Amino acid sequence: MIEVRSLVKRFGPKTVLRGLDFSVAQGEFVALLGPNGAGKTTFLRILASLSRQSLGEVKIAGFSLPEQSAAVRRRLGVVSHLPLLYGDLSAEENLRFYGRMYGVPNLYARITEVLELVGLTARRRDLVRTFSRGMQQRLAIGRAILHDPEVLLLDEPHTGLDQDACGMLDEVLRQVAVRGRTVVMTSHDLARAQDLASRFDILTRGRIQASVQQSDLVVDGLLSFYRKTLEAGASVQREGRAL
Ligand SMILES: Nc1ncnc2c1ncn2[C@@H]1O[C@H](COP(=O)(O)OP(=O)(O)OP(=O)(O)O)[C@@H](O)[C@H]1O
Repeated sequence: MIEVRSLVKRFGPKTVLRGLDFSVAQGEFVALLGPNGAGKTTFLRILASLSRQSLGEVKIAGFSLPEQSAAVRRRLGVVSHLPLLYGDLSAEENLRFYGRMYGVPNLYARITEVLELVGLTARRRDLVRTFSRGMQQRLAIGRAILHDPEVLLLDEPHTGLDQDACGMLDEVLRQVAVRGRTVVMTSHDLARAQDLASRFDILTRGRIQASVQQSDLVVDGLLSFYRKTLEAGASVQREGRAL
């Protein structure tokens, strides 16, 4: 469903992604992990067609980015750091706008269902600019799943959510996964990632340094795998070997 080859992203003289390869099959739920500044958001923004690669090949559902971004966007749901909502529209109007853009069938019923799912039924007709940050995040999640996209991309989606909302999001993500959708989610919350994802990829120094399936995690789990990957990368760098 997602194929990335030799991806390079530069910001001026700074190279953030250095020949990154990444491949995700339909129905996989990949947690993309890595330290601050590793390039996770940069990578996700390229997949979401919010930013262009400097070099390399990116394909989603067989469509190439950036050339076929319109076809890709129809198949994507995105939760990014910016909620990408219209403050002067109500929650319902925001969803109606996106729903029409994506040609969602039975839109009114679907909006009702999604608002219920994200716990915003009581705020349905309120303007989004009157929402708290967490409520905006809830609505952004609702917008991302409204058209039942084949691929869901989420950049630290639990940030800013209270305990209830985190539980709601986990439930939404489990439902999405059960229905065979493909998910890529960045996170710093290893426990939560371990609970949700089927695969864990660790991005450091501009590449995927290690990847492990949920079923292959040993007893001491994801935290140990994560630490070992970062330590191995650091010792390679100390010895001056090319990664
Ligand atoms: N528009 C930009 N211009 C210049 N540098 C940028 C830009 N966007 C990101 N960077 C740099 O790219 C690097 C990777 O940033 P990115 O936000 O992708 O990391 P991240 O892994 O998502 O980090 P975090 O875990 O802190 O969210 C950082 O050094 C950042 O300063």
